[in-house]
Amino acid sequence: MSSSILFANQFGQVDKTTFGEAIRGLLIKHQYCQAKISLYGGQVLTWQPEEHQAVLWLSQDSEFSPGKAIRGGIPLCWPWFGPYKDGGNHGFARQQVWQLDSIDVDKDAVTVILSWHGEKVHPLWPAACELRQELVLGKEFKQTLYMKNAGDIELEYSGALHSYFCVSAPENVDIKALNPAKFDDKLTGEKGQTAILPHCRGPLDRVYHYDKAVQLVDRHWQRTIEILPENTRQWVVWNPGTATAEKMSDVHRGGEHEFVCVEAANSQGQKLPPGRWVTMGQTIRVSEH
Ligand SMILES: O=P(O)(O)OC[C@H]1O[C@@H](O)[C@H](O)[C@@H](O)[C@@H]1O
Repeated sequence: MSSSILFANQFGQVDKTTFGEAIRGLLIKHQYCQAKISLYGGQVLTWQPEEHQAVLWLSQDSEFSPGKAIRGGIPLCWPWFGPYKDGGNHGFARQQVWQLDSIDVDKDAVTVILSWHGEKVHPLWPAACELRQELVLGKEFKQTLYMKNAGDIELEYSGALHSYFCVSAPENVDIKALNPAKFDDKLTGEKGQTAILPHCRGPLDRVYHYDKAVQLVDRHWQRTIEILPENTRQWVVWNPGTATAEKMSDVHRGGEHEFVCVEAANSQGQKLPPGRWVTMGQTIRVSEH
């Protein structure tokens, strides 16, 4: 992995680099954090605030190759979440090459703006659309996805910020805020249930209908990851469990014991009026106790 400086000042530095054979990306070093971003997928791969261990999990067996989604970090599921007709899982945004629009480094954070636009990208979603992402990486991390319908008829999208969080083990983690919320269980097909989630060991695949902040409490690492959503209506909590993970070529052996996905999502169709920008986002904070 060779790299060269794109931007540097007294607060931090951003290098351009290559992941795998040919995936272009950014290495970020700031007084408050380190991070990696792939332009393929417009995907934040890692973010590690100073004096904390890594927050985002990235598989050691991720395939950094065009046509494949990168396993880990925060893949963007868009313009659909989950399977859609015969279009495959999670839409196409995570397999597009995004453009780097700007970098700004100040004492608090590194701000990176990425963008992508396309038309007739997929037969199931031939519309003209533009995406923009604002990534503010410092002591906390704020991600905003802007979406614009660049055509002249109303569209619907669904999507998720599919964050893979590093944990000591999923069985050591709870997300108490979700306990009273109704959820749809994607494994059993049952909808609208409530039940205590005692831990996050997989197989687990639930769509919670809850639009407020959640906290992942890792009892072993004594760490809390708080996620504050913006304009999302659901949380998806996913861990494949061992039997499924062993069939996934891009999850390294035992990797399923290292992460829990907690995804700020709009899992059901949301209006995308012509010519207007809409957003979804999240802010991630870490604390140790
Ligand atoms: O393997 P993919 O396409 O990245 O999807 C991973 C998982 O993503 C989650 O969001 C879904 O709820 C799961 O059903 C899915 O298995």
